[in-house]
Amino acid sequence: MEVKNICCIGAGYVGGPTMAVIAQKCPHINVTVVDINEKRIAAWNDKDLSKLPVYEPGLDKVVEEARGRNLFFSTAVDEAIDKADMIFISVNTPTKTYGKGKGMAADLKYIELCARQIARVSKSDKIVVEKSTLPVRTASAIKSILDNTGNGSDVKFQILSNPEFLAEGTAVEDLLAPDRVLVGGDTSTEEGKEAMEALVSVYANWVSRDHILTTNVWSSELSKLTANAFLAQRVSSINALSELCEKTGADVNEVARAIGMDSRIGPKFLKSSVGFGGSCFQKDILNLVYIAKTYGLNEVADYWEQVITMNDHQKRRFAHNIISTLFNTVSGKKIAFLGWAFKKDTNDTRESAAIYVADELLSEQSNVAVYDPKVSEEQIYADVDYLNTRSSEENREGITVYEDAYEACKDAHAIAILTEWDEFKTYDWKKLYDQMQKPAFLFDGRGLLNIEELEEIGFVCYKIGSGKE
Ligand SMILES: NC(=O)c1ccc[n+]([C@@H]2O[C@H](COP(=O)([O-])OP(=O)(O)OC[C@H]3O[C@@H](n4cnc5c(N)ncnc54)[C@H](O)[C@@H]3O)[C@@H](O)[C@H]2O)c1
Ligand SMILES: O=c1ccn([C@@H]2O[C@H](COP(=O)(O)OP(=O)(O)O[C@H]3O[C@H](CO)[C@@H](O)[C@H](O)[C@H]3O)[C@@H](O)[C@H]2O)c(=O)[nH]1
Repeated sequence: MEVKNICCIGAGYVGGPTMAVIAQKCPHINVTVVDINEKRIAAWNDKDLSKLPVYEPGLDKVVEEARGRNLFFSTAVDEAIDKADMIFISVNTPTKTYGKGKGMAADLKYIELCARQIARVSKSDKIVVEKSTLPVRTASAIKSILDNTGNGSDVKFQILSNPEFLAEGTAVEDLLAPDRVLVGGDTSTEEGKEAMEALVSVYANWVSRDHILTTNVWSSELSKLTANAFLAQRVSSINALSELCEKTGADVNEVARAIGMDSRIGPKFLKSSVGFGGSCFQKDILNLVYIAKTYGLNEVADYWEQVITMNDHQKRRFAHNIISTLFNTVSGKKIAFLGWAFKKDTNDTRESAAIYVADELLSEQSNVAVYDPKVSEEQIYADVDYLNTRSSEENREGITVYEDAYEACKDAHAIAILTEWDEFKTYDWKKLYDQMQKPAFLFDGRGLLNIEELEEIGFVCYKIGSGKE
């Protein structure tokens, strides 16, 4: 079967970039991305490409090429479902904040709403693709909804799992040249195999077939959670050792380099930091832990939960180190944050370590001054308000957001690097130093800067994982 019309429900960080690349690479397929969020869709349609709701290097060019040709953004969800022969579900699957599984399980209400809407609207056969990250065995729930809540006609649905492995900040690069594309489906029936081949042929327009893996649905669903658990585990492992390095005089970057050259370990994902953030790692590990627990696999659950415990410790430890270094009080002191996003080259702040470090410092009555090249003031306040530690007014009193890094750092007692934005390396650090209170402290939570040069200027520096000799 040849796919002619694709609909993607959810125009977020995954749906937007993924569909833009499919549309760019497959001019013969019409791709419509729909969302209930009107503001988001309006931003995707904005003539000014700097206003796209997702900032990703290179994304503006891809959207510019395909939008209006075979890529469309719309709020007309029913219409797009009706027209499509393949529907991607790319809605959010956050951690549940209520009821059974609160704080651990994935909240599947948006997924279920999509399945019910697809069932209600569809008048012809559809291939439904799980693009969102889902607990293993969700496909059976989707299938049951699609098969049992339809409009009574004999419409047939095939469910595929096609998890997305893109990382933010490199989304376009990752989509254009993925390490692999994973397609899970019903390998036991002809219809299942046909549906898998239909999706494989979409990707085969630009990805070589030996990079497209096909598996059964459950393996595909579980592989996504497993990949994130392994990646996050590497970060927590190196972060655990960063603390030991600080005590012993070892340097975590040297240790990472030494072990990374072992081809069995490999060099990637060994950068010690203030803690991993992002919308996926924590949510997906908690989900994995929850699933293990529901099967009574308590040792498995405890094993993976430690990855989160370590990450929470790393964020807290960074904040506490600032407080203790500044003579055990930051009350009334200005602490400048360079960076708020959870990593460079994205405007996404979900679960960013900066939020938690700021929260600890605010509880110590510090004045936090934030500069981030891509994150809005509104977003920064929303992030701290979400923690519910104090009132929104108090958060606004405690945090000031700057559009200029030099202004943010002026008269500060300390600078903390929370995101590894490249531009921070190019700053005139002597100028920043001259404008600060003395002693001028610098806490590099990303191992970004040349500490020797900064110490030469006069800064008192702390670099994560760097021990005193
Ligand atoms: N962000 C990433 O880098 C990334 C990478 C791989 C996988 N994922 C997974 O992809 C999924 C989506 O993540 P995201 O970051 O794009 O989320 P997001 O919050 O940026 O986008 C989800 C969008 O879905 C829309 N939506 C929700 N319910 C809807 C409905 N019933 N009808 C129409 N629109 C609806 C929301 O309005 C929102 O705009 C999640 O499961 C996530 O775990 C994310
Ligand atoms: O060596 C490292 C690598 C990453 N990080 C941090 O880990 C977090 C996550 O980074 P990254 O994985 O690069 O970004 P995400 O966009 O969260 O991507 C992850 O989560 C996505 C959502 O599921 C997956 O698709 C990707 O494959 C997976 O890498 C960020 O805070 C990074 O700063 C480190 O501290 N040290």
